[in-house]
Amino acid sequence: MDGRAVAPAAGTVLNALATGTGSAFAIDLETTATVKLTDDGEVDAEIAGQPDADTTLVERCAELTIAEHADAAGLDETAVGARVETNSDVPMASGLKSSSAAANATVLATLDALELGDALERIDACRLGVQAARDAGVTVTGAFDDASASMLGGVTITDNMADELLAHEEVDWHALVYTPPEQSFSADADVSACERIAPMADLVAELALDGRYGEAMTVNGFAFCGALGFSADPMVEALPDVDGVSLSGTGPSYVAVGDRRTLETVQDRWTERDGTTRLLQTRTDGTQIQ
Ligand SMILES: Nc1ncnc2c1ncn2[C@@H]1O[C@H](COP(=O)(O)OP(=O)(O)O)[C@@H](O)[C@H]1O
Ligand SMILES: O=C(O)C1=C[C@@H](OP(=O)(O)O)[C@@H](O)[C@H](O)C1
Repeated sequence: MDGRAVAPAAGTVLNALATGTGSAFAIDLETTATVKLTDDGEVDAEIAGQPDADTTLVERCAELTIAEHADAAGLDETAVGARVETNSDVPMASGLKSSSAAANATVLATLDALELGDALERIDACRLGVQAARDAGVTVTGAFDDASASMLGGVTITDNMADELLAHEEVDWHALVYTPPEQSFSADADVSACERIAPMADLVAELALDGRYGEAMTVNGFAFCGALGFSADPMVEALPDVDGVSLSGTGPSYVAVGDRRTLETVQDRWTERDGTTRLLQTRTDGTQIQ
C-alpha cells in the first residue's frame, strides 16, 4: 500500500514567536512525500539528495498517523511500518516552512497509503503534523500558522497556543523570495528577544485581522529583523513600491509581495546579493494527495 502527497511552502506575515499568534501564506515551492506501508512495524525515512538531514519529523508524522488511524483501516497498528521518502524544492531551515510542508505531505501520504485519504478533515491532519513537529523538537510554538497555510493554501492567521484558526482567506499575490546561503533552524531562535517585541506583534495581528496583510508584513519584518539580528537592508531595497516585505519566519529568507513588475525591479536588486532569488505566486490549493 503506497501513498503520495504534495505540500506547498509558505512565507510569513506575522512570526508567532513573540505572542503565539502567527500568520503565513502558501507559495508555489513544493515538497512531495511518498509512503510505502510495510508489515515490520518499523518507520524510517530518507530525504532525497540530503542523506545527513534529520528525518525525525517525518518519521514521527508517519508513526502518529499510523497509531491514530491504522485501526480505521482494519490494520493492527503495532504491525504496520512505513518507508517515507521526501523530495523537496523548499530550502531547509531558510524560513520558508520546509518543516510544515514535509509534515503535511507525510501525514496525507500516510493517510493515502492507509486508503483513508478523505477520512480526516484537512485541518485535523494539519494538527497531527504540528504535534509531530513538537515531538521532534523542530518548532517553538508548533507553527500551526505555517502548517495551516501549507495545508489549506491562501493566507491564515492562527493562535498557535490553542492550534486554532482565527482567519483563512484565498489570496492571489505575486511573491518575491530572497534566500541567503545560510540556514537558521527555528528551534535555535532567540525566543526571549522575540517576546520583547510583543506589542509590535499585537499591532501586526490587528493589521492582518483587518486584511491589511502588506502593512502587517512590513511591520513584522522590521520588528523581527531587530529582535533576531538580521539586516533590514533587503526590506529597504524593496520599499516603498512593494505592498509588503518581511523577514520570513526566523530567517534568513525575505519575502515581498506586490505587482509583478515592481517585484521584477526588486529582483534586479536582490540578485546582486549572495544566494537565490525566486519570483513565485501564492497557492490557493494547499496540500494535495496525488
Ligand atoms: N524535505 C524534508 N523532509 C523531511 N524533513 C524535513 C524536510 N524539510 C525540513 N524538514 C525538517 O524540518 C527541520 C527544519 O525546520 P525549521 O528549522 O523550522 O525550518 P523551516 O523554516 O524551513 O521550516 C529539519 O531539520 C527537518 O527535521
Ligand atoms: O517554530 C515556530 O513556532 C515558528 C517558527 C517560525 O517559522 P520558521 O520555521 O519559518 O522559521 C515562525 O515564523 C512561526 O510563526 C513559528
